[in-house]
Amino acid sequence: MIRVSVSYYIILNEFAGGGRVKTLWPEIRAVLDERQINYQIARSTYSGHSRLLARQFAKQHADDAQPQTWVVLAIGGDGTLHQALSGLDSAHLNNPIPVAYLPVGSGNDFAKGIHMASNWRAALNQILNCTAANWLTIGRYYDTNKQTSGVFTNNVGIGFDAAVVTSANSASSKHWLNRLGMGTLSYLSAVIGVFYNQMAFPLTVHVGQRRDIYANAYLVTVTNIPYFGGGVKIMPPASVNDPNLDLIVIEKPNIFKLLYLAILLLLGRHLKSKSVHHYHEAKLHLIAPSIEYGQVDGEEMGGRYWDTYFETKKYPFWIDPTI
Ligand SMILES: Nc1ncnc2c1ncn2[C@@H]1O[C@H](COP(=O)(O)OP(=O)(O)OP(=O)(O)O)[C@@H](O)[C@H]1O
Repeated sequence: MIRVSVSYYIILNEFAGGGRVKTLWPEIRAVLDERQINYQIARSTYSGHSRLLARQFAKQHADDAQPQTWVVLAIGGDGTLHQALSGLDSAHLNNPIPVAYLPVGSGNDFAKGIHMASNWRAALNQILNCTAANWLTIGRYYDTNKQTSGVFTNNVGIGFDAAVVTSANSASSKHWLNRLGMGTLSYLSAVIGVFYNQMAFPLTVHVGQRRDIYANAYLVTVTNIPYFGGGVKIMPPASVNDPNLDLIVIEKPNIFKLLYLAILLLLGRHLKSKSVHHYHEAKLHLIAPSIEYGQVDGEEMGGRYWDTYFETKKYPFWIDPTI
């Protein structure tokens, strides 16, 4: 067995999973101590703190000669991983610090997407027993209106899914439903509310020399993995080993079509529907001239006009899902 000695900079989001992480942390720490793992802990004390912690850590280690001495380990859900990766990437290191992620949030779509174990102890072994960084595809976006950029492991959504994320996060019931392990219910009630309020919007998809114009776009998601929204398999063929991104554009359905699409989605056959459009590209440019909600890896982006470029890059992950 090859042994590789790395130290972990743990970014702990005790609020993820509706507070489940706070309860689990003593058990996780016991495993780390029993295995004599070298680690430092930084707690996320406010929303957005994980990004700052990762960025500061990366800057402090910018001159490390050995790139794989440290691993930044995000303990939480997709949002915590998103923030840790964003902070690391924003430091622009020549030798990027590998990122790992213990999926103990509510949705954990990225973990499902890369086939990590669903049991946290087994997932932790896939990190602690990893012997080399695994370079996976991540997405990058550039918003020309705001002149800001960012990275994503999972997806960027415009319209319906983003409005659902915004609505579910602001619902007072989210916290206790999460505590009861019924986080999906908070999304379900948000889906129903958003269906009645979200309007169709015009969208231009610019790929190479081609421009496709949709007058009634409704759900627009650029995805790097099969899942979004806490386990919904929106793009079965998507893979982090593929250098391309997938774009799905769904035009506004009526209630009957929506139910039909929901059934097709459950059967994994929705990509065959005429109102579902699919692109598989390394570079995409999306333009939506109305203010639409956005979500990135389940985190709210707020409402904005969209004139946004998407592409992919590779980032080292300290996770071996084959273990
Ligand atoms: N100290 C904190 N107080 C309140 N919120 C925090 C704190 N630290 C981080 N957060 C926020 O917690 C939110 C939830 O984290 P995360 O997305 O990782 O968990 P989750 O929602 O349970 O999981 P998933 O995204 O996989 O469904 C993130 O939006 C993050 O900004």
